[in-house]
Amino acid sequence: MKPAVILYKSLPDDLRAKLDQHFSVTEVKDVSPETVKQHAAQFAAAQGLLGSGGKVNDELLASMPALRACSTVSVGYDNFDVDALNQRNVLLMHTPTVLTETVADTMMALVLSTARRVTELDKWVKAGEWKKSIDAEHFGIDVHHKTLGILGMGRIGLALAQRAHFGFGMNILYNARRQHEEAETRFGARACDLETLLKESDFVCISLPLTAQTHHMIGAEQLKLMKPSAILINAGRGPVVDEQALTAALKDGTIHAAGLDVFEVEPVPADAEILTLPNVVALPHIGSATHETRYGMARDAVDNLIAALSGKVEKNCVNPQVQA
Ligand SMILES: NC(=O)C1=CN([C@@H]2O[C@H](COP(=O)(O)OP(=O)(O)OC[C@H]3O[C@@H](n4cnc5c(N)ncnc54)[C@H](OP(=O)(O)O)[C@@H]3O)[C@@H](O)[C@H]2O)C=CC1
Ligand SMILES: O=CC(=O)O
Repeated sequence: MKPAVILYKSLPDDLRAKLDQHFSVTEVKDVSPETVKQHAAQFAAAQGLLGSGGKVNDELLASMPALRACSTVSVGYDNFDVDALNQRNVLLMHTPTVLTETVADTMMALVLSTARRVTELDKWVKAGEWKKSIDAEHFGIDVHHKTLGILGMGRIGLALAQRAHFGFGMNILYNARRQHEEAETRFGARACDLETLLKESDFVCISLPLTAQTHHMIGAEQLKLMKPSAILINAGRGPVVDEQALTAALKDGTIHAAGLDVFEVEPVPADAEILTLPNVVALPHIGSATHETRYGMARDAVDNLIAALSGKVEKNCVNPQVQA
């Protein structure tokens, strides 16, 4: 008999067919308590769980006693209670690498669009405001040869450093927990403490995961250390930045602008004050959202679940120790 799995994200047809070949699949819309209640027998019998979004916590795991592996269609796994998974010997698979270059492209797009006021001036032109040649009121700031500070020099941070260094001749600073020799040798990146990075960078770019240590790592105190001309880019996770403090800093000129792909609450409420600010470029968490990359992530997530449930995990596992 094929192992039972719960699918909580729709997949391209060919990948869904592959999943069906290996497993007996129940597709649900999410993993909320209401959905679990509606499909209690299927959740109870499932050995695998594949999808993204929604909390996978103790409460959900208690309703899935047969679960052996989760496969998330994302690299970030802050939605998962990893300790609870470890206690139950449940593997957690994710999709690093396949999305790295695409997310770095998105971050560079935010750097350029905030510095050169692309979205703001696009709205201005379309509103028929372009009546004579523009003056200093509409000028942006240069990106090339400036200093770009990266918080989190992991896979995405490295790909961003590559673009900024080779494409734009930028100086690279970084802050991480350990030294990243590759970044230093290839891109001349300089490791520094958070305070130095914030003080010296023209662009502060966040590609950090959300953890207890990174939650609100950037608050009012840290924003005050940044240059008034500096721009903050966040494509890590919203709660890494205290959004209320950021809103205040953008309003009172503590910093110049922000480019945000992620927010403390997602979708960001339509009436959030931060959305009213002209010096904010806001994206709906699209870091990896290209056709090619989202397909690649879904493909890897399917392959990851097949590997996990057949005892053949070689990569993309957050907690390989639970295989023992
Ligand atoms: N906006 C979007 O659509 C997307 C967002 N993301 C986000 O980007 C994150 C990073 O992805 P990826 O680059 O693949 O992950 P990696 O694990 O490769 O990199 C994470 C980096 O963060 C650093 N880090 C972690 N904790 C701390 C800390 N407390 N202080 C300083 N540095 C820290 C790590 O440091 P060290 O190297 O020293 O261990 C590492 O350099 C994801 O977890 C996710 O949240 C990812 C994809 C898409
Ligand atoms: O935010 C997206 C991810 O893959 O993590």
